[in-house]
Amino acid sequence: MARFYRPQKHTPKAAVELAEQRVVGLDHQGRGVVRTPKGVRFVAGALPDEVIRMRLQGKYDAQLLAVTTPAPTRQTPACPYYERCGGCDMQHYALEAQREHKQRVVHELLQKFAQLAPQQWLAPLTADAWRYRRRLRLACHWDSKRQRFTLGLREAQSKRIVAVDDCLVASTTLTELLAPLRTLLPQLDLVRELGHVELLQTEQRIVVLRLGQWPSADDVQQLLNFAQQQQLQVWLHCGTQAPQPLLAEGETAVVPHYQSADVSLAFQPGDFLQAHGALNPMMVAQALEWLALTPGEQVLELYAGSGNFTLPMARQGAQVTAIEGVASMVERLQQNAQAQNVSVRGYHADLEQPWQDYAWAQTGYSKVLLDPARAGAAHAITEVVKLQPQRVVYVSCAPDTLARDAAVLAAHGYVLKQAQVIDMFPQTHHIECLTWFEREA
Ligand SMILES: C[S@@+](CC[C@H](N)C(=O)[O-])C[C@H]1O[C@@H](n2cnc3c(N)ncnc32)[C@H](O)[C@@H]1O
Repeated sequence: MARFYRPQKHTPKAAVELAEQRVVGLDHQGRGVVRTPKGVRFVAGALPDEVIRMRLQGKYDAQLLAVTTPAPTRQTPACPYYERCGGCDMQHYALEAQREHKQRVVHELLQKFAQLAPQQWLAPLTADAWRYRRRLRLACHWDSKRQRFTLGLREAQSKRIVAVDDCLVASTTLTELLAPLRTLLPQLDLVRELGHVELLQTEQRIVVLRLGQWPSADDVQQLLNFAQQQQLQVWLHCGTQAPQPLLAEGETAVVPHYQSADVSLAFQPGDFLQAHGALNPMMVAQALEWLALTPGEQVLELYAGSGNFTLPMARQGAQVTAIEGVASMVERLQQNAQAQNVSVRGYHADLEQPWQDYAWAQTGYSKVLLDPARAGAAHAITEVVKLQPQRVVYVSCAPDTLARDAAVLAAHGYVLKQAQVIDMFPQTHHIECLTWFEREA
């Protein structure tokens, strides 16, 4: 008789709940750390020195069930969507404690992975802790059966959408668009294929719609009416084409601009934009102070975007060679240089590939500024040390990759002079940090 393989029925193990546990720390993702007989567990929502009840989840995590003894630093989250929305995961932690925690995380990671401590910590650079975001990406869903439209933010670790009426970390000029958009969009044919909506508040207010194809003439007219009523620009990002502004007949496009240190720079929706509008110029000014540029000095800038640091450096008279991985942003950077009447050499290159064929990769730069994405500069940093610049200013949005890359600098004779946490993402666990390395060997 033929025998068939039948998988055994899998009965899920009962989730293990642990009796009261003390939280001994907070990790770099803002999760409480608990040492259990089964090993270390990370518990989202728990704070240091708290006593909690928790349920084990997978190999390394645990779910917070109750806080039996709260920490003095615990506070009631201000946002009504806090429990569901995946955005601001540190609202339950007092603001001062968040900032101290962020500095401690950078300090510990630098110590652990690079055996480095800064000679001096500058006090965290801070500005508004609420209503600070100038960019808000909204998820949306059209339920054709129920003819229902949902616009909001993604739930934590889920594809579900939390329909929000407000977002307390976003600029009010953006959140006041939520209700009018919720009325307008379901009236348009394009709602069926709307991917997401992005709201930007720089020197202009902009709504970007992500679509598969260009909308119908009717939809275009309604969007133009909306743009006029709300005094904003509508941009369409269709398929693989670059985003384009929607213009009425005879209307000329107003190029969007954002403020860097002492200069207003052109950009395009889709370009990288630092999240905190007020802190960005302050961060650029601090980097300039550390760089202490002299006219004619050769500076290499890596991960340059549309010129946020490049233009302020060039305006101080430095000869800046700026490298960026997105070609259209290099174009924008060069246009910004032209508009400011300064000369900048801008190149499009993938900095994580070997540099041997790049003409700009030569010695002669006295200073390097780099501002990579969260992945850090694993390869680029090994190339930077070959160029032997005297000073390296590293702007980081991920302290773990900063610490990894700092170890390479330390191994090549660089000391860490100063460091400063930039409170770019208050109420969240994300950490931005500025560091100044000097070659002493
Ligand atoms: C954190 S953003 C900083 C941009 C700019 N410095 C600013 O302040 O607006 C990082 C930039 O690195 C670029 N980038 C990411 N990976 C890259 C790579 N492998 N090679 C070159 N550029 C890269 C991104 O396109 C982005 O513009």
